[in-house]
Amino acid sequence: MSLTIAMPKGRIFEEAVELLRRAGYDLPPEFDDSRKLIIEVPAEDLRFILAKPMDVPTYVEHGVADLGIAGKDVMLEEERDVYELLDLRISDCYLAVAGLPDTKMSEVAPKIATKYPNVASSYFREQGEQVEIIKLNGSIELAPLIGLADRIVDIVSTGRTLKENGLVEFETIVDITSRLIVNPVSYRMKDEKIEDLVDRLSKVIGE
Ligand SMILES: Nc1ncnc2c1ncn2[C@@H]1O[C@H](COP(=O)(O)OP(=O)(O)OP(=O)(O)O)[C@@H](O)[C@H]1O
Ligand SMILES: O=P(O)(O)OC[C@H]1O[C@H](OP(=O)(O)OP(=O)(O)O)[C@H](O)[C@@H]1O
Repeated sequence: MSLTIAMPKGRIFEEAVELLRRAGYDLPPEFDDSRKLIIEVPAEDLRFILAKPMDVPTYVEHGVADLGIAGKDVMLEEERDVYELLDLRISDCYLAVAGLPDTKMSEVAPKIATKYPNVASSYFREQGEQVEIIKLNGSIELAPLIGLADRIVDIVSTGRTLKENGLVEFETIVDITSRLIVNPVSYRMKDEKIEDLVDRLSKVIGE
């Protein structure tokens, strides 16, 4: 019974592949330069599927992947029925509230632009603020510049995008790293194989 792992395409991918290699998995050159969406590694009894980062927990929840690698941001936004097994301590960044400097939010239903509508709604609900969420799919920093929103909730890593667009951070919401997640049924049925992978990864995390 091989393991299927859902990998996030994009910025997490390279770091995740490096981590797996350091854990001793012999991943072929296809991982470095290929457009394939399914990569079989029979020698390791592993199969990888390459998904959009936000979709990784969906594949794992439905059990078509046993395991997956997903940012904590994605986990908080998607709230899928999966377990988090390990903090891989890669691709770290944080979610923050930002906007134009020296601006107050409108008194009535301030507008918040974000790629993370669920995280943003819960955050402002906890703050006791009633807001209108505007879902965008990228270039979030544009929203306050063009008058679409009072604030944004977005990922900050180096802070360069905020700075170059004249925006400032008001509050940090949560620190983010990538996590190893598992389908609950797979975790029961394939426990030995999964434990072995977790042990091997644990040894190299944060090295
Ligand atoms: N500077 C950053 N911006 C966005 N995500 C980051 C950053 N640094 C680390 N991450 C992590 O990477 C993940 C997003 O990866 P990536 O940007 O490749 O995917 P994406 O958001 O689906 O991008 P796109 O929609 O542009 O394809 C996030 O879930 C987060 O955990
Ligand atoms: O603090 P920084 O290092 O500048 O990183 C943060 C930026 O990176 C991400 O955008 P991305 O590059 O994924 O583009 P997008 O606007 O299409 O989401 C994120 O949404 C911020 O805009």
